[in-house]
Amino acid sequence: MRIVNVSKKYGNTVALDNISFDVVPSSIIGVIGHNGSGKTTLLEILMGIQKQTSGQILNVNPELKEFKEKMGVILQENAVYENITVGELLRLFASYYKDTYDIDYLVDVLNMHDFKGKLYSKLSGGMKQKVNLALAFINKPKYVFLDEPTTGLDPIARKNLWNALNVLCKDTTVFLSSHYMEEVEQNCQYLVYLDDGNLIYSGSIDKFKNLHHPKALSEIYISISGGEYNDNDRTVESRV
Ligand SMILES: Nc1ncnc2c1ncn2[C@@H]1O[C@H](COP(=O)(O)OP(=O)(O)OP(=O)(O)O)[C@@H](O)[C@H]1O
Repeated sequence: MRIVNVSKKYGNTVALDNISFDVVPSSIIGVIGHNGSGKTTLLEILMGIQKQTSGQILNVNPELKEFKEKMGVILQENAVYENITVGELLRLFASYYKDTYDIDYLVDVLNMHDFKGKLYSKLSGGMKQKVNLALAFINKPKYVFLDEPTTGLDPIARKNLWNALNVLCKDTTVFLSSHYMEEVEQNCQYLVYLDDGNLIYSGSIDKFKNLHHPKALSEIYISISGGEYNDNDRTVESRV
């Protein structure tokens, strides 16, 4: 997938300003940036549920229908599934696709045995996010888009979700937005860093850290997004 000169305007608001980067397949890409920096907009454009104002997403748009068959999603706001159990929900989603993971496998990987028979609407936030992750991966997707999947979860639930994600994502390119820099640093290989709709950096996380004198990603983030940032430091790699 190649993102070329993508911009998005909502009226006078420039949510994305001429963003370009290439994507390394089968990698986990952390999309970071302060509130309102354009992360959700970027994910939604890549998913095809929003249209960019200008620019192109190459290797995807020509076969958008096929692409959607090979895509998994967790949106920031949970969909509400009333009166349906986890097992029923998984079977329902599986029925939409030709090629799917075995439901028992997903229940095992995500350790959902205890609440497989419970109503989705009665689950805790952490349980719901596990189910959401299972739904995102059910069709063995080539691309998965996760908008802040660990927000609001306790540290153990977050760790469990990451463990499961690392098992499931072997042949999948994952775009994941997060405000938790430690998680991004530990689990993602690549970074897309947005600031007011501008791309500050795209490329490997290791390179990004080396450019900033191997500090922790959270320290670099605070110095950049907190305002102690030298504009000459902007670095855009050609590949994510
Ligand atoms: N539907 C919309 N209509 C008008 N403006 C929008 C819309 N969606 C987003 N925006 C604006 O576009 C900009 C980018 O928003 P976006 O939701 O992509 O940021 P974000 O980085 O995902 O934020 P957060 O971390 O708070 O989720 C913001 O200025 C926001 O107010």
